[in-house]
Amino acid sequence: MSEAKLAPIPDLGQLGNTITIYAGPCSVESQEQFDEVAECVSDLGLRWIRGGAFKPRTNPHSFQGLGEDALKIMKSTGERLGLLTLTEVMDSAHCELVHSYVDGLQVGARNFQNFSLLKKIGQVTAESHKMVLYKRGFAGLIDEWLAACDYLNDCGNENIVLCERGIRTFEKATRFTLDIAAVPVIHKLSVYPVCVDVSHPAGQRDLVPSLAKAAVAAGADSLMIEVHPNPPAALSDGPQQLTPAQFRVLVEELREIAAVLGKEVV
Ligand SMILES: O=C[C@H](O)[C@H](O)COP(=O)(O)O
Ligand SMILES: C=C(OP(=O)(O)O)C(=O)O
Repeated sequence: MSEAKLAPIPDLGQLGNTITIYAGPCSVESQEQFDEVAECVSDLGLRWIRGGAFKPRTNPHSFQGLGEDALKIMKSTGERLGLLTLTEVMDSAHCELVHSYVDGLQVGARNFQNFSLLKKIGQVTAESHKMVLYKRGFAGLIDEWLAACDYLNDCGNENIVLCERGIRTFEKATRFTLDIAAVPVIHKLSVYPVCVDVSHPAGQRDLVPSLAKAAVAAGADSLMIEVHPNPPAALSDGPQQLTPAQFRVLVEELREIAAVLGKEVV
């Protein structure tokens, strides 16, 4: 079992009585596209926006992200609307660059055990204590996940959020199998907040609301939800992204469930 250190409860909304939503497009595609989603997120009173700048694509011919241009878009929109920004760092060589633009750094499922990347992110965030949202790998065990947290927190940044995003099983009806039990298990074994990415396991937007409600009911501290102004035209993961209108309805429903639990959706 992991010897991950017990961490203080991080700031930025992870306070036990809140459910933080990290919403935004899979990929940042243009200023207009990102702004449309960001304005929806801001109107709903949420605090964070996500977006992919460097995309981990299965096929090298698929859209790879706008790179630094996307980071610039995220920073300017985040500052204009007062939103915190979250994006994935795919490569150790990009850590400083990404860190200089955003408020939260994401480790994607494909880099679950990229130990040199984890160490580098730990070093880069040692002083800033920026949030690191660390996703579970497709075939990652929970004890491997908790063990690897020590690569991230070794330099002193305990502001880590563990994100369950679905694992590979024999089932093909969904893109991945959401391991909802990971939420209470992580709560039992660690003090890090648990996020549930409900978009990637669903793979289809009509399943996203059910998974989101299940995650809230299971005690998730935060949710990741992909939102795009025009999902059929998205450059990545169109089928699983909600429209802003669908997202608004879902946030209102989640607020009703959260209220029953004495929690606030932020
Ligand atoms: O978030 C986007 C990821 O890059 C994506 O899930 C990978 O999808 P792909 O297999 O279509 O590249
Ligand atoms: C690529 C992403 O997710 P994952 O690493 O879970 O596939 C993402 O959130 O953009």
